[in-house]
Amino acid sequence: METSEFVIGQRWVSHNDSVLGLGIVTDVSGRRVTLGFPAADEERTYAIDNAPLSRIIFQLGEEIETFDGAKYIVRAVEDLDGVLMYHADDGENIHPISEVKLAGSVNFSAPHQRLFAGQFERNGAFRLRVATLQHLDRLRASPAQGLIGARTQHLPHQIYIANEVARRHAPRVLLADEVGLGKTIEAGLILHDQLQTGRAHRALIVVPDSLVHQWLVEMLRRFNLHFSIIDQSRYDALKEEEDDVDALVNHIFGDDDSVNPFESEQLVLCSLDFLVNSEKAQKDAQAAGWDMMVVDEAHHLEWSPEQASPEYQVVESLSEASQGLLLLTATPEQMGVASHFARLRLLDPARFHDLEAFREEEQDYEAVNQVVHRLRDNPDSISAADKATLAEWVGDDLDELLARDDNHQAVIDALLDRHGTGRVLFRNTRAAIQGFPERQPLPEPLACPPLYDDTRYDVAGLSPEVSVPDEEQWLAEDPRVAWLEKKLAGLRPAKVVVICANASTAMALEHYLQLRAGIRSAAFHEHLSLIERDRAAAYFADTEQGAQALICSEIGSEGRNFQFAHHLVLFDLPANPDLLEQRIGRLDRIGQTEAIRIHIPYLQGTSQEVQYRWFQEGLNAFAESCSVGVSVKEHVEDLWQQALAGDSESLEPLIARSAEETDRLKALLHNGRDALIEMNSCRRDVAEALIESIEQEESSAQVRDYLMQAFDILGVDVEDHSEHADVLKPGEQYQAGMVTGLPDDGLTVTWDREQALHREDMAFMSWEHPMVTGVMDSVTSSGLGKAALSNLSVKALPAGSLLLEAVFAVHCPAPENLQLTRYLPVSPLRLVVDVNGRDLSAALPHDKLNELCSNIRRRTAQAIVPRIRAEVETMVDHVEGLAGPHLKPLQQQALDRLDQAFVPEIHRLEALRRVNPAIRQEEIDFLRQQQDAAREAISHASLALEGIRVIVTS
Ligand SMILES: Nc1ncnc2c1ncn2[C@@H]1O[C@H](COP(=O)(O)OP(=O)(O)OP(=O)(O)O)[C@@H](O)[C@H]1O
Repeated sequence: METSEFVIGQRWVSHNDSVLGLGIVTDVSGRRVTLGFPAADEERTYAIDNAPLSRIIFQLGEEIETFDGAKYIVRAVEDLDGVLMYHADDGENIHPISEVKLAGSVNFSAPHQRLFAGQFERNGAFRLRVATLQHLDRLRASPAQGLIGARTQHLPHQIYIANEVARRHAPRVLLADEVGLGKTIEAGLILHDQLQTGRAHRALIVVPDSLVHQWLVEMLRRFNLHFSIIDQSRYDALKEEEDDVDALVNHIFGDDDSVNPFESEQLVLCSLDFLVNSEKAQKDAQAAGWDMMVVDEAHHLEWSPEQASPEYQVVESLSEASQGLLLLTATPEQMGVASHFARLRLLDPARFHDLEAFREEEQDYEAVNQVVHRLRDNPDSISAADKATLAEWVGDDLDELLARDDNHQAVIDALLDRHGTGRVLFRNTRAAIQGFPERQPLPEPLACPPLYDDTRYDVAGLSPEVSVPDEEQWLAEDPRVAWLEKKLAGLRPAKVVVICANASTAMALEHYLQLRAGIRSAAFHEHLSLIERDRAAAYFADTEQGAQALICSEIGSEGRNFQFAHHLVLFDLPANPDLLEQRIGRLDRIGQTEAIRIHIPYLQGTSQEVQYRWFQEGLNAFAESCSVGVSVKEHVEDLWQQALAGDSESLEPLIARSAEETDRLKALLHNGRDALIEMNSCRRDVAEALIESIEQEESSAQVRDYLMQAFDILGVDVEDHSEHADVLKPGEQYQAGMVTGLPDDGLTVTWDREQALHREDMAFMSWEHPMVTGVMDSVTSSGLGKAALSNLSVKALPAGSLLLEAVFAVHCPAPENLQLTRYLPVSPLRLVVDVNGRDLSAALPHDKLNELCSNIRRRTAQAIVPRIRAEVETMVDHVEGLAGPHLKPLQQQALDRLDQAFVPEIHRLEALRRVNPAIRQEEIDFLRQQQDAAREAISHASLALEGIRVIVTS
């Protein structure tokens, strides 16, 4: 620009700092010019010869706005001694409007407007923008989306479930894998996926007290999900944070509940006990509303037709306030079939509405399974008999299902959905997954001391020490104590988990071992605070200075991860077989590397011996996971009670009947219910294809390449750390606002999953790491790279020719809950034209241009832009013309995807409604309305110009 160009009253913008808005020249003196920026309420002075300013001249037909908010269309422009007078029309008359009167806020959102306003960048920024759009599009369409970022091993059964569940809108399911197979990880994967894809924003996790911290840590280290714990003290503190004005208003209106601590966070973790004990907190949690709720150890939600437990009631009311619901339990029937049914009803009331009908249906499972197998093996020739059976089960839908392209799968899905626990229950077993270490029961019969003469039998005989008032006495006389001391000394330094039923036993034992026997140990039970429990677990986990033994109570240890230990001492045996499985599951979990030695000291001639033999010989529950234990116990309850009561005649029949019933039930379930559930819980081929696509995303070095490109522009320095790892640090040109989560002193990152699994000190960078998604968001939501000017030196084109490279993306404003990006992706469209409108997109690919284009010096570029304005506008018209026809097919594709998602679900509800009047017509209508709203929004989609690169040949 020339010195003489600046005149007081003219309007200019800063191309370094677009947020300042439209500046007005207030002073020109000597070699300096001063501008006021009314929108930002700032004044800036620049050296005239290198001021980063662009003159703003609105063109005929463009809209202008005055400082009082009136809008006009420019019809003529007159230069009055350097200051412009616009002759502009308000729809009725033409008004003379001096540029001095223009509003201070101006938003050059269209790429070419930014170019003309001098807000353009170098090639790299445009490349970054195009790359960002392309990656976003690829990632959103990838079957791996949502599953890429977790710091976990890719285990097929988990990936399958995560994908199956997370793809649903507001999923409601029971995750019931056997103990230790990774339900927490599955829930984390589902949450991560739903949050990542925008299907969910607010999530509440409700767990037993003892698991709060473990969940907090697992969510953070494995999924980068920062949950906030709300317990009683935090709840009270947040309630008190209400400011004075609120307090006064609430006082006047007699309302002390206006602050809802559960609304202060998006991701909340709290204990079920806290909610059960605080009605106020419960109400607030309910009022806050959630997209997803996770409840761990859901077998505690006891229910019977006569009475629901307080835990069940709390979860029931919260589940109504949450769209999605994940219930987790390894032992769903621990509290009986009725409780199991009641939990299923929380998940899918349309499907589970009648306990008796549910029980009756179980009779059909085997027959259903057989038909499913025949359909699978021989999809094209269904026998007339099978067809008749199917018609009975699936009703009028059968013909429609058989007419589909994927008919046999459609019939199987309908069967699985309507018979059995179908879509809502997922359960993987060790037997199906395989590769788990052996469990070796090591019984230790011990003589029963006279101390327990009165408490040898019944359930009390399982933990007779509880009835002895003098703790010192039982510690001295119970042979299990001396045995334990000796066993630990013999196993040293191996880590040993000791589990007993009661906290009082655990405390006494730990005290004894620590102080009398000099064995480093820690207690772990429900009377310890959360911090004390975590401290104890950490002390036990410490391989150098840590405890050798962790003495746990039943409740205290539930859900915890102790697979680094290989020895388990069952100081006593529980009455309930599912509790035994929960105990062994502390060690028998993913990550266990050795055979698990299960030491079982029991007192001979007492109910402990009965229980040992029953578990060992009747249920084989030590060596193998026994999911039918509770049902077998119900079947032999009387005999079991008698045997436990000391009736020696009952023991052998108890064992024989139990073994028989165990075999019978296992076979029945294997052929019926479990087979159906298994079919639903992991389809290997699907899981393997998913893992392959996740690994494909990872194995290409793209994420690192992309970030390097971004960091170069955003001022992040990258230092080499070691193979696969780098150290990221804010550099001199660091744009803090564009990068999230980079500490001032840097961050060590790894790009490799394997390394991430054993180097938890390094952040695992993937396409779904918050820093990467944050950079992508910053690029797309800011103007970065929207406009660039560059030089291309090629012989084929005469010097001074102009080309325009443009990128478009689909825009479809719609309420977020419609989740339109699932159907209508970003779909970046790249086009290249010359001033004559020739389509050169194929002849000049993006990568080629990146290679050949060079940057133009800023001052030269500033001088060029005003001179090429008309040609650029013509070329923008050309690309818009070329882009137009691409929209319709994208919309059609989106409509098809929409139908694929909605039609089967509407159909399913309609089918279920015929047998279950509890399904309300409104539910079906709601789905239809959602579908209509999405259709409407898709019809208004447009292709928006996202970025341009103007290329000047030389
Ligand atoms: N994919 C995985 N990659 C790495 N570690 C895993 C994976 N899945 C599970 N684990 C580890 O295995 C252990 C068991 O997992 P998790 O706690 O999720 O099991 P669970 O089924 O919830 O157990 P429980 O029935 O005891 O509640 C944990 O230590 C977990 O971190």
